[in-house]
Amino acid sequence: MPANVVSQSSRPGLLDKKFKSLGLEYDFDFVLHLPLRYEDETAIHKISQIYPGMSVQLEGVVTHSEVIFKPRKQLLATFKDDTGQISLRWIHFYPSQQKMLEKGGLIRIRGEVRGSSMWGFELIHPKISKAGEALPKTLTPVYPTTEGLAQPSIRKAVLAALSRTVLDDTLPEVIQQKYQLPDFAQAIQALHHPAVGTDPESLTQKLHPAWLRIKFDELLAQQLALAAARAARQQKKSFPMSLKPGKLAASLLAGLEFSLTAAQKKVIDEINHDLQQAYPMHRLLQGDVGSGKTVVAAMAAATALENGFQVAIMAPTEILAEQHFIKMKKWFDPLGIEVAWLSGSLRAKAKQEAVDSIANGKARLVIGTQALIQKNVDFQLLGLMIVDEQHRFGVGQRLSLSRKGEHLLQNQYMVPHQLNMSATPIPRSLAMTFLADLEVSVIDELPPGRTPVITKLFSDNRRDELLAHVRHEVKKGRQVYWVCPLVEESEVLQLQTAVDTHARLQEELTDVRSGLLHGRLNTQEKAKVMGDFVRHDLDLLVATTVIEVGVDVPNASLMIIEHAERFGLAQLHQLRGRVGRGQANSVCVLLYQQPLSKVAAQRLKAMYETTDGFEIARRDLEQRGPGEFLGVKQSGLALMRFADIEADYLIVEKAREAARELRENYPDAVARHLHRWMRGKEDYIRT
Ligand SMILES: Nc1ncnc2c1ncn2[C@@H]1O[C@H](COP(=O)(O)OP(=O)(O)OP(=O)(O)O)[C@@H](O)[C@H]1O
Repeated sequence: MPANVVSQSSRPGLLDKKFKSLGLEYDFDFVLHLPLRYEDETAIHKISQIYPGMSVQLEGVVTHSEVIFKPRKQLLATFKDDTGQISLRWIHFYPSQQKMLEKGGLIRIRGEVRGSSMWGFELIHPKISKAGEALPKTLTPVYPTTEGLAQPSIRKAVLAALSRTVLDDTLPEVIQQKYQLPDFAQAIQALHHPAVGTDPESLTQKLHPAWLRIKFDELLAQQLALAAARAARQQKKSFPMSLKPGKLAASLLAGLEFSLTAAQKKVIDEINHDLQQAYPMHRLLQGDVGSGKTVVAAMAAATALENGFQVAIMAPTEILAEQHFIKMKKWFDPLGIEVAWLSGSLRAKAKQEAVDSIANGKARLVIGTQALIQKNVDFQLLGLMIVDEQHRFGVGQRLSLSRKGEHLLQNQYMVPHQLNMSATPIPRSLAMTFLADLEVSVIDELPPGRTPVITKLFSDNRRDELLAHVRHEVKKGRQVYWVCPLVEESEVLQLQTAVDTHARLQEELTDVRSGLLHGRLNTQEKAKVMGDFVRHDLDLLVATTVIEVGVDVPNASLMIIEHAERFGLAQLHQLRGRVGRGQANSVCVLLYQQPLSKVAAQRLKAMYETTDGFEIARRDLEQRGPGEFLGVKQSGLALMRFADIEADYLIVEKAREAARELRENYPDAVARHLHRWMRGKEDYIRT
C-alpha cells in the first residue's frame, strides 16, 4: 500500500476498497473529492422558527415514545424544546434507538421538517446525538458516496487528507492576479468547509470563486498536458519532404475534372508545410460532408509518393475504403503509381500478394481497412498515413499503423506523418479542449454550384406521395437512396427489414431499377451493387447505414430515410450528405413515425433548420454531451471532472492563454501543476 494512502478505519481493507471504488486512493484524491452539497449544522434552531422543508437542528427532550403497529411497525416520539413540540418518526429502527428515546434527558436531533403547522410538524428518521456538543463553525459537507460508505467516514478521511497535504499554490502570484483566481488552498478549504453565510447555491451550482479556481486549474492542467504532448511529438523525427519535384502533384491536378476551391488550396498548403518539417505531422482535416476532402488527401499522398515514400490510407469500413481505392486508382494509375488494396475479406492468395507488394515496396499507395494494422503487414518505407473518419478508430489502432512506419535511421526512430480526416465537424469548444495536440485544417467552403439539400419531414402515412416523388426523380434521369430503418436491438432484424423494404419497393416501383446494399453482403456482392449504382445501372439504392460515409454519387438527388427518428444527428447529417454532391437540386426526406420523443423531435428540427455541419455538431454536443460525442476514450475527455466545456467555455479560453504564459515564463510552475493534476493519467493524452 502506498505510504500516503488514507486508512482510518479499524477494517482498513474494506474501507479502502470503498474509497477506491470512488477513485480515492491518494491524499490528493481526497482533497479533490468535493462536496455535492452542504448541511448547516452551525446553529441550534427553535421549534417556534421552523417551517416545512427546512433542515433543522434542535435540542430538547423526548416526552413520550412508543412503538405502534398500525398501519405498520414504527417508532413514534414527541420532542419538545422551550418553544414548542414536534413529532419524530422512524419506520426502520433499532432497539438501541428506542432505548435512547426512553431514557429521557437532553438530546440533539437533526433532520428535515415535514408536515404543516396545522397538523403538526414532524421529522422522519432524524439523526440523534448528544446535546451540548460543540457546534461546527462551517457548513457540513455532503460528499458523493457509494453504498455502505457513510458520510462521517468520508468526512473523516477528507479531513485527515487535508491535514496531511501541503496545498501550496502551483501558480505564480502574477498569474493568480491576472486571472483573478483565489488562492488554491483557500479555495479547497472554502469548498470542503464553507464559512457560515456562504451562498449554498453558488457552491452547488459551481459558480463560487473557489469553484472557478478548481475548474481553471483542471483546464489549465489539460492544456499544459496537451501542449507537452505536442512538444514531445516535435522532438520526434520524421521525414522532411521536399515540394520541389512537384510533377506528380501537378499531373494529378491537371487530370482533375474540376479546379480546387480556395479552401482546398489553403488546407493543401497547410499540409505541405507540415510535411516539410523534420518532426511528424499530426493534423486533423475537417470538412463538412461533400466538401472535397478526398482530393486533398490525394494531394498530400502525391507529395509523399514523389519523395519516395509509401502512403497508407485507412478507413473504418470496407465500403468507404473501397470508394477511396476506386478514386485513388483512377487518379494515380495513369501516373504510374501502383495502388494496392488490402481488406480482411480478400482471399488468402490476393491478401498475400498485397502484403508482399507492400513489404517489397512495389505497392506505393496502399488503401484498406483495419487489415492494414494486422501483424503480418510490413511497409518498406511508410512516410505518410492518412486515417479517414479518425474518430471511429481508437487511439491504439492509429498508433499501430504509425508503428508500422517507424524506422530506425541513423540510430533515430523516424515516425511517419499522419493526416486524420473527419466529416463529423468537431465544435470549436471541443477541439480547443481536447485536440490541442492536433493541428486542425478546415475546408470551410463547398465546391461551387452546390445548392443546399432541401430537407422535408414526412410522417409515415405519406409514403405513397413519396413513391410518386421517386418515380418523378428517376424519370428525370436522377438516382435515389432509400435508407432502411435502424434496428439497434438486432442486426438480424435490421437485415430482414432491409430485405423486406427492398422487396416491397420493387413491387411498388416496377419501372425503377433497384438494388439492395447491406452489411451482410460479401465484398464482391457489395462492390457489384455499389458499382452498378455508380454506373447508373441502378436508379434506386435501398441500403442500410453502410452507405453512411464516403459514398459519392453526384447524380443522386433524392434520399429517403425511414424511421429517421431512430438515428442520431451526426448520422442523419452524414446520410443526408450523400445527396447534394453534384449540380442538381437535392431533397432529403426524413420519414418519421409518431409519437416522437422530445429529443427525436429536436433532432429532426435541427436537421430541418440547418445543413451546416458545424451547427449540427454544436447541437449534437448540446444534446448528447462531450463523452458520447467524442466516442472512444479520446484525447483526454476523461480528465474533465469539474469543468463543463460548454458552460465553462470562457474559462477554457483563459486556461489556454495562461498555459501559454506559463510555458514561456514559468517552467517550474508547469512542472508543479502537471505533477499535481496529471499523476497517473498520462495515458489519456497519448495520441
Ligand atoms: N473543387 C471541387 N470542385 C468541384 N467538385 C469537387 C471539388 N472537390 C471535390 N469535388 C467533388 O465533390 C464530391 C465530394 O468530394 P469528396 O468525396 O472528396 O467529399 P468528402 O469531403 O470526402 O465528403 P464526405 O465526407 O461526405 O464523403 C466528389 O464528387 C468530388 O469529385
